[in-house]
Amino acid sequence: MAETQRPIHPPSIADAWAVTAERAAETTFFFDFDGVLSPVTDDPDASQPVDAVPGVLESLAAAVRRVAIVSARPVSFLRSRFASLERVDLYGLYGLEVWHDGEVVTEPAALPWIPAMSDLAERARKELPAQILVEFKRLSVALHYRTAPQLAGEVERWGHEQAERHGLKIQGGRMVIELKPPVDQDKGMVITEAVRNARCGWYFGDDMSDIKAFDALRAREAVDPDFFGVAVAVANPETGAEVSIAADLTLESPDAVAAFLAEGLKTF
Ligand SMILES: O=P(O)(O)OC[C@H]1O[C@H](O[C@H]2O[C@H](CO)[C@@H](O)[C@H](O)[C@H]2O)[C@H](O)[C@@H](O)[C@@H]1O
Repeated sequence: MAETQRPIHPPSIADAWAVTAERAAETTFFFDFDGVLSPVTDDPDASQPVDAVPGVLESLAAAVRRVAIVSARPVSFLRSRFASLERVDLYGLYGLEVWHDGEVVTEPAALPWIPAMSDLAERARKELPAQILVEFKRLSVALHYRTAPQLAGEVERWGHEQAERHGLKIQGGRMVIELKPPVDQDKGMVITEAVRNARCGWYFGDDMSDIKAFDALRAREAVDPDFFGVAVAVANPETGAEVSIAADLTLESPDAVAAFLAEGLKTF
C-alpha cells in the first residue's frame, strides 16, 4: 500500500491516527501517570488509573511496537497499579528506574544517593509543618502542599536551601516540589533514547516535566523529517497554559485520554 504523506503540524486527529496505523510496527506510545492516566487526588497513595485505562493500554500495546509509562513515581508503585499489564513497559523516577526482564534496574550513578534521600525525607518530616506530605521515593523526595497551598512559599524556600546545601536537583510539579540526586536523567532523555529507531511517537503529559518529553519528539523530527511525533497535553488548572501550548492537542482529563485511545484504535 502506498504511504500517506506525513501530515503537516498540527494535523487533523484523523490524519494523525492514519499515519500512526500505517507505521504501527515502528510506533511507540508514552504516557505520564498522574493527571494523565489517573485523576489527581489529595493523597498520592490513593491514586488509581481510571477504569478504562489498563484495557485500552493493553489493546494499544498489541497494535503498535511499544507502549511505555514514563513517570516520576517509582516502578514499584507503577507495578502496583498495572500488575495485570504484560506488554506495557515502565520507566520510574524520570527514568532512573526501568522495569526490565522482571526486575527493577536502577541507574547505577543514582544508587549512592539512597541514604542521603532517606535522611532528607526524615529532616523534611521534622522541619516542615505537619500539613506537608513528605513522599520518600528511594531516589527522590517529593514535598506536597496540595492540601496546604498557603505553605507553598515555605516549602519552596526549604527545598531550595536543601538543594543548595546538599547538591541536589529540584523539579517543580503540580502542588509539589521534588528533590533529586544530581544525576542527569529526565523524561526528555528517556524519550530521546526510546525513539531513536522509531518512525512515530506519541507522548501524553500534563506537567512541567513532560515538556522535555514533548521537546524530545520535536528534536527527533528536526533531525529526521520523516519522523512523526505527536505531543498530547492533558488539561490541568495548576500549570497554566504552558503544557498545552507546547503540545499539538489537549485532552480534558484522564477519562478523555482513555476515550481518545479507544476511538483511535478503531483506525488499526
Ligand atoms: O510523572 P508523574 O507520573 O505525573 O508524577 C508526578 C508526581 O505525581 C504525584 O503527585 C501528583 O499527583 C498526586 C496524586 O494525584 C497529587 O496529590 C499531587 O499533588 C501531584 O503533584 C506523585 O505523588 C509525585 O511523586 C510525582 O512527582
